Amino acid sequence: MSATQLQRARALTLPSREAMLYREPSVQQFWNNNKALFSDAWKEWQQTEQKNEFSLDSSLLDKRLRDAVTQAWQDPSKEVAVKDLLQEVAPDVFQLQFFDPERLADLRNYLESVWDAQIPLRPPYGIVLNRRGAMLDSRSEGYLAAPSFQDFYHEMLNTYMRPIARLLFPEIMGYDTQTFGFSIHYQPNTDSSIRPHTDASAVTLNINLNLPEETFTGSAVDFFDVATGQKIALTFKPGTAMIHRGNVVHAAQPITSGERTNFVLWLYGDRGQIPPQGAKRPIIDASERWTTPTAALDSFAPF
Ligand SMILES: O=C(O)CCC(=O)C(=O)O
Ligand SMILES: [Fe+2]
Repeated sequence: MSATQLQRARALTLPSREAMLYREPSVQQFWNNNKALFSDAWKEWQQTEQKNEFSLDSSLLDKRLRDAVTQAWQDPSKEVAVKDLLQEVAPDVFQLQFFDPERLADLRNYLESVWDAQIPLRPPYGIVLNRRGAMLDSRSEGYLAAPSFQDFYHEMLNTYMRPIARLLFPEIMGYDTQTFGFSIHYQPNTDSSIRPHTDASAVTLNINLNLPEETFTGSAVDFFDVATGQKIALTFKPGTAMIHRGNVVHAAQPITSGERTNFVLWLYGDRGQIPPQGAKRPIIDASERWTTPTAALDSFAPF
């Protein structure tokens, strides 16, 4: 009997960490040549091996957020109820309860099963090469192409992130047609920190996936106010998210014990465009905010 796509994908050897770090041409070739194979393998995995009974959908989210967002989609004039769930924790950095901490175990079990699938996944190598992270968007090579995960990923971005981002940062309107995402996992000694940087996004939603009992020390995210020289260190609680413009300088402090896992979701415009420096904040009608762009997804990927 001939091998299935899932068996073929599993039989491949991933490029070495060194080759990935040095961005050797063979690495790009590996992902490009096998793009269709991996996509088929994830489909096959989902159909044949994914026994999770739970549904990967908005029931994983905080109920208050889900209810307020559902209401706002039905009647955008009710979006204030969404705004009430956002706390400004540093200048132009907002925090919200995104996932229901009680449901995070289901999501994390799913992500464990993704690792156990043994289908090659490309780790994020933007600022650092994270060993236990994955690319989430179809524009990225070696992304997590399981169809039910992709539906959920798009729901997080289209139903939740984009209108909330527009509510806070109206100048991103039009610079929010394209999606990007990855997961990161911090642990002491290996992948412990990220130096100060800005993101190549118009807006970033950084969602913590730690279970209530998964405590950690260190690993605060610093937000820098360039104008005042102030630095504010914020610590994630299970299932909470921070949302900020991509151009805010931030860094992850070294994690000193435990582990921290998150999803990082980005929106930007076609071909990676972001709002110009000092862009005016237009006044936008609520009904414009609660819409999904019809532009086709392009293939631009910042890393
Ligand atoms: O540590 C974090 O949560 C921030 C990660 C981050 O800034 C990034 O991946 O660009
Ligand atoms: Fe970042």
